[in-house]
Amino acid sequence: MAAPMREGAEGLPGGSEPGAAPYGNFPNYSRFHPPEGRVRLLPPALLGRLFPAGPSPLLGLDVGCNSGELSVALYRHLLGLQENKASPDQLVVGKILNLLCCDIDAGLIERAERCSPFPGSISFATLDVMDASARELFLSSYLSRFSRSTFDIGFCMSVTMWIHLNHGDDGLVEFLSYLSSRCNYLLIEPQPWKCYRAAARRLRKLGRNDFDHFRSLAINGDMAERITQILTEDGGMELVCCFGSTSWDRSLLLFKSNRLTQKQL
Ligand SMILES: C[S@@+](CC[C@H](N)C(=O)[O-])C[C@H]1O[C@@H](n2cnc3c(N)ncnc32)[C@H](O)[C@@H]1O
Repeated sequence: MAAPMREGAEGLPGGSEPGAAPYGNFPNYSRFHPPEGRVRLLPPALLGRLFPAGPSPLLGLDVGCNSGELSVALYRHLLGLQENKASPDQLVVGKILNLLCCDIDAGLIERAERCSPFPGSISFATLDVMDASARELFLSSYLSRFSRSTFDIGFCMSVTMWIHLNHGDDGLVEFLSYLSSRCNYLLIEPQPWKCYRAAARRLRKLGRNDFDHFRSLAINGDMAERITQILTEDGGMELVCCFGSTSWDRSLLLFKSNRLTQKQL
């Protein structure tokens, strides 16, 4: 019987060292956690259901996009643009989506831009979303091109742990508060607490210091629950639904801003 693969940070095979990727900026992330494992949990016509008479174009923000594989898969899936297959959903959805994707790692963004099949609709930019002034300047100027102040939908997929480990409880709360102020809907895939322990353990095995904040995090335990609490109690959002969990045990949660009127999914 084959030996089980040893797990590193994020449940990635041990060769993907967090020491070399302190922000979760793994160069081959999508090989270990394929986009298909996430997008298949989402209804293909979701955008049509969320925005039956919504603005055009719809504006999306993907925070921590890595090299863009998941961004492109989300774009295709939510618009019903199946690869190599004419999809009737495309007609049902009938939406235009401009997706702005950002990541702290310039090398990953360079690769994402080079490989993008939709350069006219999906833009990639290097941005540290925890740099409040850079973030505000960049995102406001993008939105103002469309005379908008918010994104219709934000994606925050497997990013919260890295923000939390590098910026602590306050950083996580501030990050979620910013996303809720800028996104009318927010799809979020939090890493469970066991991934934090794996990331810290792996770092120690490499002989490096712990993440700055790991031992002092008071927000811990059931991370999907804790993030839901922060977004609903402090962030002015409501939980619309959980689309289920990936095979690597991460739930996909959709939130809606209380700024919007009640809509039925
Ligand atoms: C584990 S990967 C997830 C990639 C992709 N969202 C997915 O789920 O396939 C986390 C990504 O978040 C990015 N990231 C971490 N901290 C960030 C920050 N402060 N600003 C922007 N991106 C950040 C990392 O560079 C990395 O590419």
